[in-house]
Amino acid sequence: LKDKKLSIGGIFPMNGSWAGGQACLPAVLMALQDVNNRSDILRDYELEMSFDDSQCMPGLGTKVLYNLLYTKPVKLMVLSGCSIVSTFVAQAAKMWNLVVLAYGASSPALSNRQRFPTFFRTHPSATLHNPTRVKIFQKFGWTKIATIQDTQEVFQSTKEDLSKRVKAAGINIVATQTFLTDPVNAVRSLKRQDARIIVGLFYEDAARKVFCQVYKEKLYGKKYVWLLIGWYPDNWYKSKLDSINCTGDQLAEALEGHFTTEAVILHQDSSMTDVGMTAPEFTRRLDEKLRYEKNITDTSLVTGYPEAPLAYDAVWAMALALNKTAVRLAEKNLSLLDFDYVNKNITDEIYSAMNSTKFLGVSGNVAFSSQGDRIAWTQIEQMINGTYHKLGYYDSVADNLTWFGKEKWKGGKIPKDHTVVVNSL
Ligand SMILES: CC1(C)CO[C@@H](CC(=O)O)CN1
Repeated sequence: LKDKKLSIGGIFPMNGSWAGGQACLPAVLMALQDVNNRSDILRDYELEMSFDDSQCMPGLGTKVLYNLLYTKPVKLMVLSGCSIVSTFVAQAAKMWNLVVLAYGASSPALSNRQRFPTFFRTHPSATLHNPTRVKIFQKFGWTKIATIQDTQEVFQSTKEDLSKRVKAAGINIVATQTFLTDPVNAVRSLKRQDARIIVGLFYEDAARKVFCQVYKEKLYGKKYVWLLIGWYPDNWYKSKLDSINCTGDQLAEALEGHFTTEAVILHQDSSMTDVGMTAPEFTRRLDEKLRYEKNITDTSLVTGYPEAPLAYDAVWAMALALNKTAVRLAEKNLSLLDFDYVNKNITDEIYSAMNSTKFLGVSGNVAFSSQGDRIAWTQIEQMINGTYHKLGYYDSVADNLTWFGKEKWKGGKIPKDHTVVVNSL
């Protein structure tokens, strides 16, 4: 029976710029219950978690980490959320020889073993979209690309990664625009530079401003293809229009035909996974839990709902790694309970167990790159007549593009990536 306790720390953003703890904390608690109900995992141990709210603020998150570390019992690992909190927590954690596992951090800056030697994340990096973007450019023969982004670090480093990848593929970024808060001039410049195939890197609130200007500049239609981020909420372009002087219909007209890329973070078929339930069963259980706890009906409105599978699988990744480590330590007459933030041998065992993680979770196959990044598929969609349609999936590790051939072109043919100059004889 599970008479010994193993403790982990949890840092959840319950408010702030990404309040993903709203859905991710319930998912983590569900996973802890499920793991503790299994007799074949951590047979002698009960996994328990001490946790607190970071409000997606790095200072508060660091204080929460400090309190977790200086309150008994010793924590073996820490779960973290937002990128800005995870960059602080993961840099501090190594001083206590702690592995950090983020369920909600997308910043490319976190892919850095020098700065974050003990960091892993079940949430993919924002750069996961880039090999997919290159694949789309190659599929449609586009070699001249434009980009427009807001100046936040996550988009800046995503753009830098994209530049490297397109160059390696013989594709040129012929125009690139950045804006701080007002995209009017950036959009005007793209028009002047005759940009045709345009990658947009910004959050949804900036996206509404950009596409109001795109509508006014007529930078849309059969000559243009926009590639946007796919994880904005449904109908993002019909809500919060108060500070935008365009209607939802005008934005929809400008957005017609645009492509989106996003990571696949919920297993796409209803096959049984390695965590003992199918993805639809997970969704049903999470919906039930959220409806009951929050007294709501539409669970998709809960912040962090899309990322909940990543949080659920993060607990399983920890449990499976600790399970493996317990066996390895026993061979050295050591135990997980010997961990004291100082014993680096135990951390090294936990690290190598985490590094070799490989299981099918509710978020799909869970495995990490050498930098601790989640390896995942991406999905490509297109807005056709105002609704998103799946165009295909891309597995960048196998370089395998599954394409359904559903794309629609306003002009009936693939748009060109630049003005075709017809020499008049
Ligand atoms: C897809 C998104 C919304 C990207 O930001 C993540 C939060 C963060 O990186 O701080 C959560 N998931």
